[in-house]
Formats: sequence, C-alpha cells, structure tokens
Amino acid sequence: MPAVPPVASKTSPTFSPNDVTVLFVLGGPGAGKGTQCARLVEDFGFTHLSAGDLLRAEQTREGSEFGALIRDCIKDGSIVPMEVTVQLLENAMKDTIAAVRGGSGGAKARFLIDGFPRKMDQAFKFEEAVCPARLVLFFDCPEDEMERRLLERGKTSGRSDDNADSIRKRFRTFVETSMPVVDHYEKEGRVIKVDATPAPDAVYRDTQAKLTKVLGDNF
Ligand SMILES: Nc1ncnc2c1ncn2[C@@H]1O[C@H](COP(=O)(O)OP(=O)(O)OP(=O)(O)O)[C@@H](O)[C@H]1O
Ligand SMILES: O=c1ccn([C@@H]2O[C@H](COP(=O)(O)O)[C@@H](O)[C@H]2O)c(=O)[nH]1
Repeated sequence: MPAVPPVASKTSPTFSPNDVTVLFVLGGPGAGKGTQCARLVEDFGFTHLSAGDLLRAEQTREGSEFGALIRDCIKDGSIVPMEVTVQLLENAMKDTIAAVRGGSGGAKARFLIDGFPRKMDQAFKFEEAVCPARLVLFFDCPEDEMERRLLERGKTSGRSDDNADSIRKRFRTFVETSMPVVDHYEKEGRVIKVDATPAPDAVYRDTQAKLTKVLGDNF
C-alpha cells in the first residue's frame, strides 16, 4: 500500500460517477450486509468491496505498517483512521477496473462498498477524493437480533470481534459514530432503508424491489 497522504491532498475525485457507480452499504454489526451484498453481486453485476475485509487483509499483509493499529481497532470496535481505509478502497477499485479493462473492456464499473463510511470524515473524504456515491443501502436491524447473529457466527468465524465484549463496543460505535452518517445521507434523500430482521430471502426480495425502483429496470 502506498504512503497515506495522496487521498488527503486531492482536489477532484479519481472516478467520475458517470463511469463508476458506488453504493454504500450500511447497517449495524451483524445486520446482514455481507449476506445481501453476495446476492446483489449475482443479480446486478456489482463488485463487492467490504471495508472490513480489506482492513483484515491489510492487518495480516507482510510488511504493513498498519497491522497492529488495525488489529487493535477491530478488537475494540473502533474506527481505523480514514486515510488507511479510503486508500485501501481506492486501490481495490483501481485494481478491479484495470482487470475489467484488461478483459472485455468498456463496461461501466459498479461497486457495493460494504461497511463504509462508518464515520463522517470517511464519507466526506471518499466522495471528494475517490468517487461520489449514488446512494446508501441501509439494513436496519434491532440490536438483540444482531447480537444473536454475531454470537452464532462467532462459533465458527474466527473473528477477533465476534465476542460479547467486542460486540458491545461495536454497537456503541455504530450508534454514536455511524448512525450520524446514515442520518446525513437520509437528509440528502440518498438512503434506501430495508428492514433486515426477516430471513435472508425476504430481506433480499425487499432490497431487490427497492433498488430496482430507484435505479430502474435497465440498470
Ligand atoms: N436475515 C438474516 N436472518 C438470520 N441470519 C442472518 C440474516 N442475514 C445474515 N445472517 C447471518 O448473520 C450473520 C451476520 O451476517 P453478515 O455477515 O452478512 O452481517 P454483516 O452486517 O456483514 O456483519 P459485520 O458488520 O459484522 O461484518 C451471518 O452468520 C449470517 O449468516
Ligand atoms: O470503514 C471501516 C470499516 C471497518 N472498520 C473496522 O473493521 C471492523 C470490522 O468491520 P466489519 O464491517 O464488521 O467487517 C469494524 O468494527 C472496525 O473496527 C473500520 O475501522 N473502518
């Protein structure tokens, strides 16, 4: 990964929304963002980029200067400094687009950016330096259901943050830091809200219907 400063010193975004469609995917920990993204990839041809997955990969990358910082933040449910995450996302988008151009070419890129932005500074920086987002998919789920899902996932996930103590901290971060991001986009009329409480198939039907209504059948 290159040194962090580039994203901080740019005046225009790397990608135009005319060429690249970005949907942010937000929701509390365990709301089912990853589960729904996998289905949207199949039906809408998105590339799925999970900010958490990119951070976990960077954490274990040999030679990374951010490994220890990322490990501590994830265990603690706190937010990694935005320069790191924005740069990882921009790199992943560039790699994806380069791979498409090297292949069939011409196709417009569309990305689901999952679990990001989690904080207002990330939202501003990403839209200013990388690409303005078309809209936000928000999966709304009560804490007791999210906790049940995460504790169940924790039996096999191997994730350092799928335990009762980390989950409690992640919920606090979500309420205090990430919900204001959802509220911000809601005020701008850019949020599609989906009830994520039902079973995955039902959540997906609702998601698909709402997304198609906004983006159109030919998206
Ligand atoms: N609608 C659902 N009903 C019941 N279980 C679900 C549902 N959606 C996802 N799950 C399960 O809940 C767990 C969390 O789902 P998932 O990983 O998709 O959530 P997430 O929002 O991406 O979580 P995180 O923010 O922690 O990465 C998984 O074990 C998944 O199989
Ligand atoms: O933009 C981001 C996204 C994630 N994090 C950290 O990663 C963990 C896990 O994220 P998941 O989306 O649940 O995989 C999250 O709790 C944060 O600690 C981040 O710092 N910034």
